[in-house]
Amino acid sequence: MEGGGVDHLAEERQKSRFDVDEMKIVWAGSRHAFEVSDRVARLVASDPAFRKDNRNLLSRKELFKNTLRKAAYAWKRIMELRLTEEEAAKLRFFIDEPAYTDLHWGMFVPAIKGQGTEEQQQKWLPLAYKMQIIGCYAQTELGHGSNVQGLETTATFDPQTDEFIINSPTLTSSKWWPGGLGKVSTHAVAYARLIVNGQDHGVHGFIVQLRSLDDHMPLPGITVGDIGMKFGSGAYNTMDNGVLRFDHVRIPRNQMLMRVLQVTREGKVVQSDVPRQLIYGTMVYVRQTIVSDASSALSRAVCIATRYSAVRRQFGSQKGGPETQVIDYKTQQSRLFPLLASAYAFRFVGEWLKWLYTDVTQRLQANDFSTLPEAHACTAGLKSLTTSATADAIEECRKLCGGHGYLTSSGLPELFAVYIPACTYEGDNTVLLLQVARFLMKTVSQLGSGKQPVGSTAYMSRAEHLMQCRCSAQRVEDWLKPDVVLEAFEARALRMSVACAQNLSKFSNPEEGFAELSADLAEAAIAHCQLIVVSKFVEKLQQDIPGQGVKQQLQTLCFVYSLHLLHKHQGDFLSTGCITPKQASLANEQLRSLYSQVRPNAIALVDAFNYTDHYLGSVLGRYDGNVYPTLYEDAWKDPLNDSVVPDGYHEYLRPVLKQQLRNARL
Ligand SMILES: CC/C=C\C/C=C\C/C=C\C/C=C\C/C=C\C/C=C\C=C\C(=O)SCCNC(=O)CCNC(=O)[C@H](O)C(C)(C)COP(=O)(O)OP(=O)(O)OC[C@H]1O[C@@H](n2cnc3c(N)ncnc32)[C@H](O)[C@@H]1OP(=O)(O)O
Ligand SMILES: Cc1cc2nc3c(=O)[nH]c(=O)nc-3n(C[C@H](O)[C@H](O)[C@H](O)COP(=O)(O)OP(=O)(O)OC[C@H]3O[C@@H](n4cnc5c(N)ncnc54)[C@H](O)[C@@H]3O)c2cc1C
Repeated sequence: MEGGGVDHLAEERQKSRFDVDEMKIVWAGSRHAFEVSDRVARLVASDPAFRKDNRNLLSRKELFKNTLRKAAYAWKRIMELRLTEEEAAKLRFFIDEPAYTDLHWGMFVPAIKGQGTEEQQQKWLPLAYKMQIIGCYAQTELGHGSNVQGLETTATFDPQTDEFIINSPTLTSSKWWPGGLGKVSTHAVAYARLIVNGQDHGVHGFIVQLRSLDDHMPLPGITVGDIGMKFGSGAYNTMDNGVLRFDHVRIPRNQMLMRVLQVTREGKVVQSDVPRQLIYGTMVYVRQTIVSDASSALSRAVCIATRYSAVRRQFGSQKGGPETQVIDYKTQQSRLFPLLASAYAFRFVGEWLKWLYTDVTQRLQANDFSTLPEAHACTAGLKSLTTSATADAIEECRKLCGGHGYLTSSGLPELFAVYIPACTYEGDNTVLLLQVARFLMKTVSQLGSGKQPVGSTAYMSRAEHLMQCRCSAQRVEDWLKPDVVLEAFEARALRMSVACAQNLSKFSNPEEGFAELSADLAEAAIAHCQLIVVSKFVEKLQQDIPGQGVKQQLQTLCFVYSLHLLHKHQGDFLSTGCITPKQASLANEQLRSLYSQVRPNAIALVDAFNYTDHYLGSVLGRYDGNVYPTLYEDAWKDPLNDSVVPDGYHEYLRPVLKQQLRNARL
């Protein structure tokens, strides 16, 4: 994407055998999406106000103030340039700094939209859209995060005054973690147990004002602050994750979000037709966006590692010629290319999940709740699968870059520190896999009952065949047949689920059985989710994809993704009898040959992400590959090099040296 200067990767770019510009459009999702993304990326990269190369050097206070400045400036630009919602979202993406606005737009607004009545939406959304109020999502407490039903904050209805009294009865009921809460939010959607006439009606959302709109001071009864520094310097410390306590704070009755359940003026509790689970709807929405974010974070790390692997040379010089590019080592390829393929795979499954979410939202509006369990299982499972894989992949990319990957200027340490909490927030990844497993066990228990499995479990309707089929691969080329690959993944996923169901049936208490078998259940859930990713990649290839060689590259990546999973999890495939050891070995042979096909296209495949050097934020991942001079110059910019002799020399270094001198003379 960058222009000018010597291109050290030019030769690599000439090797590619496909139309990179068309691939950029496939990656972006459409020509329109590409144009928006490209324009906004350049806008951010060219504006010095969005500089980010100094954030590791700032103290927490400076860092946070700097984030406030950037967010305010971004909002000003959004207004001045009259950016659309899509453009504004891209602007926040390319600014590349976690901020309170993520939670305001990403959770506070969606919570009101999803759980508020029409009237409540009309009242609160215009204020939020104009940022006249700033909100956060205050669910997690010091004592409970995963177990939402275990939350302790109470919202007790007072019929005398027509108000709810929001209270934190214990230390562990303190809200703990919400982003944007610590120092910024004026309002929260706070989750609390609804108590009416002494009866507990479970957890619901309430809009609570936290701070004065005049002087930003906390309102009476509110104790609020930041929970402290998090992993890494810079990184997620731009966010004010907060603590919040309520001391009998009164809010009007109409500030309970009442789409799912209403409390009348008389204190009557009325359940609407909408299922209770809709209270968890904001999490479904965010989990869906996290899957697309995974492909962004992963592609970024892979772009850095791939470009650097083409620049870096070690060993293998022939007759004084250049040494071998490390990207040509088969071990480097077998570690790097599956990650490149995963970035594309997660992109396409993210697109599909977005479609699924839009579809379920439209159905919910028409009071059709039938696909909600499927949407929950898919978003929970894919969030878990893609974030775990991406967190591991960023660390792998750091190792692929050798020593220089450990430098902050590689961009990888900060990316890792920012990304890893994705395995925890919006649902701990293991807890989410167990939700998928429950869904799978329910589906398996209904097989043979006449109820046909649909959606992501439709393959289970062919249970009779999948439980006994034998893989037909006999030659290396057979592993390039989508049907052969898909059937192996379907059979493995089904057989693992059925084995769990059979083991569960041996327990008289199903909950006890579920707890005992939970590790196996989580593995069955992973197998099911991997099947979804593989099948959505295969489906993508059935579309009309223009551009010379583009489809062929995607086919290669699809098989790299599938066969590397098959190789990594061959224990599952073999123990369930889905493939034989000979077939596993043929698949691995095919995988090796696919790596050779990816090799000449690797640089172009990461160029297709269309990342600016500003967004990548990496000396190793520079578009022009001019790594060494930049690393060298950057080192001298470190504040430690401001003086030749370090501060502290006279107090702490010189006396030691002098002491040694005296000791030596003795
Ligand atoms: C260098 C780089 C710099 C900068 C980079 C820039 C940007 C950063 C990049 C990326 C950032 C991107 C995004 C950031 C986004 C987010 C981060 C910020 C905020 C995070 C926020 C949060 O974490 S909010 C809190 C989230 N909390 C959770 O997820 C809690 C998890 N727990 C639960 O969801 C539930 O309690 C449970 C599902 C585990 C259990 O529910 P419970 O009711 O107790 O029990 P069950 O009996 O199991 O379930 C009952 C039935 O309900 C069904 N169910 C459960 N959940 C749902 C649901 N969500 N939807 C629908 N249905 C659901 C369940 O299946 C059961 O159904 P049955 O039919 O079986 O009865
Ligand atoms: C950076 C960040 C931002 C966040 N932002 C917000 C926010 O804006 N708003 C908000 O409300 N919350 C937020 N959170 C909180 C987050 O949603 C919770 O931390 C998350 O849901 C995990 O819950 P927990 O901390 O209670 O983990 P725990 O449930 O205590 O997990 C601890 C361990 O126990 C295991 N475990 C727990 N239950 C089970 C089980 N049933 N079976 C097997 N194993 C289990 C887990 O796998 C994990 O290994 C944020 C968290 C982070 C890190």
